Amino acid sequence: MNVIIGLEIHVQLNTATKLFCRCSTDYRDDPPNTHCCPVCLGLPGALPRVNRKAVEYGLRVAKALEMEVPEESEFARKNYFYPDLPKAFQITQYDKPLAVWGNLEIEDDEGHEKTVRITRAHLEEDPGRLVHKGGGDRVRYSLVDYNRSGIPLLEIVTEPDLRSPQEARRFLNRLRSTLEYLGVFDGDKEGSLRVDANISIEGYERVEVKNISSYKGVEKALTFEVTRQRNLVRRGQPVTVRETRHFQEGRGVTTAARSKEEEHDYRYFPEPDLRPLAVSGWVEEIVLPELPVARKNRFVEQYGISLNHARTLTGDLEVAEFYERIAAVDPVLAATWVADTLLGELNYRSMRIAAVPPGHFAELLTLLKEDTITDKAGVEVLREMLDSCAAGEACEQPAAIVEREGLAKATGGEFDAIVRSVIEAHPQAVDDYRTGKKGALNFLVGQVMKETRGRADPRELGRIVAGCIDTTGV
Ligand SMILES: Nc1ncnc2c1ncn2[C@@H]1O[C@H](COP(=O)(O)OP(=O)(O)OP(=O)(O)O)[C@@H](O)[C@H]1O
Ligand SMILES: [Mg+2]
Ligand SMILES: [Mg+2]
Repeated sequence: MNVIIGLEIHVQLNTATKLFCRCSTDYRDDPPNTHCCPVCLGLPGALPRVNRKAVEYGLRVAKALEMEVPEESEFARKNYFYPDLPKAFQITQYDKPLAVWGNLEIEDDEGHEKTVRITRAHLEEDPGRLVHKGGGDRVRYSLVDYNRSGIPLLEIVTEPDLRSPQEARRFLNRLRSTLEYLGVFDGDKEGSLRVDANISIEGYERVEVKNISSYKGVEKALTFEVTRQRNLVRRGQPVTVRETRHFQEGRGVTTAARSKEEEHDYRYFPEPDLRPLAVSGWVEEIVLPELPVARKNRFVEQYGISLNHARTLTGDLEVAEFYERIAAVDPVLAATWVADTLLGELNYRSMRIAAVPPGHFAELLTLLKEDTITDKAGVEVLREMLDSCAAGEACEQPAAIVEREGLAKATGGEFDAIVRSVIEAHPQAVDDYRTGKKGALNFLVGQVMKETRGRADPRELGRIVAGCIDTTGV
């Protein structure tokens, strides 16, 4: 039973001012309804003016996604009655969107490159935000905040080219990094990307899961739907009528939306207060930065690192730039330590890579490269360092941590005594080793590692322990 998925993605463009007025878009830390004017409140008689920057950002995305920009596009009114939009219509684009037909490359479930077709991209204003008050399921009253109303959104619609929830997640990751490389989007801001996910089992009707506001949420909602819809097919009750559902983030399930509230008649018509946009000529002037796919390929070529590492390192603009600043120490070692260790440690601490001074990290790499410390001690140094960065103090230098904690790699005779005491303390393990149980040696090495706090190289230690058992005949 093949799964078919198509996404509608609403991204907030990070312009300084709103789409049709000059209110500031920097509203997140401010009290409700403090970034509003007659235009974004939709007061009668107020006239919208198009934000040039928002159009330019839209065109940048269009160009990056290899889209066609028609000679003329047009704003339209989408009429509906709901308090998130006081003027009872949303200015959006309908049959004449800003851009059509593009592509974005991702990796499919087998790790092969695959192109996802983009249907269209259009500009529209974000509605206000409703906050429902009351206990549990009972909403007693709702508050509305118009600070968000009028923030420029770019809605990007894909063709139904995605084949699994994981592919959908990879698509969103690639889209997010592309938008961030373009400088038109800040994915760290809460609610800056919202997705409607369409999903069907081949041969049956689709379900649209509305307004999912996190990346993880999209994958979760789709995974839930795959199982639900497959079970329906098995029970002989497949989806035969198009349906809208909501994702319950907390419970990880989708629930049927009352169809009545979705049966809109939007009565679209061209927005009479705005002239059509004729901006296709502008596209040529736009100079794009290097985008994630190009950067990934360059990393493989220039630094000789694996495709997997290159993918991880270029998935986030800040990570890619960090890597390039420290790669000189040793490109492959740097790739391994950033992709396989640093990112996980940052994630665990909810830290951003921007909090790590590249010079400090380069120093750690040098200690590893010159064999001053073992990999294990390297991890310990990294953790100490990150904890000091996170505490808001000046980050501690790796060399200083090594010195303070005595983590420099031990050499030869330094732990003969430890090895001997461990052997004496575990006669059973020594016997087991003698009778050919390989695991016993690992156990003994582990004990020594513990005592030396990872300062010894495990393979070297294996030889030393084995040698010691053989010669001492304990
Ligand atoms: N058989 C299918 N299975 C899954 N997704 C599909 C299928 N056919 C189309 N889609 C996807 O559904 C989405 C259709 O979005 P579009 O905005 O064009 O229409 P809509 O959902 O009817 O309108 P609205 O904007 O009101 O949501 C696209 O992302 C498309 O890829
Ligand atoms: Mg749509
Ligand atoms: Mg839709």
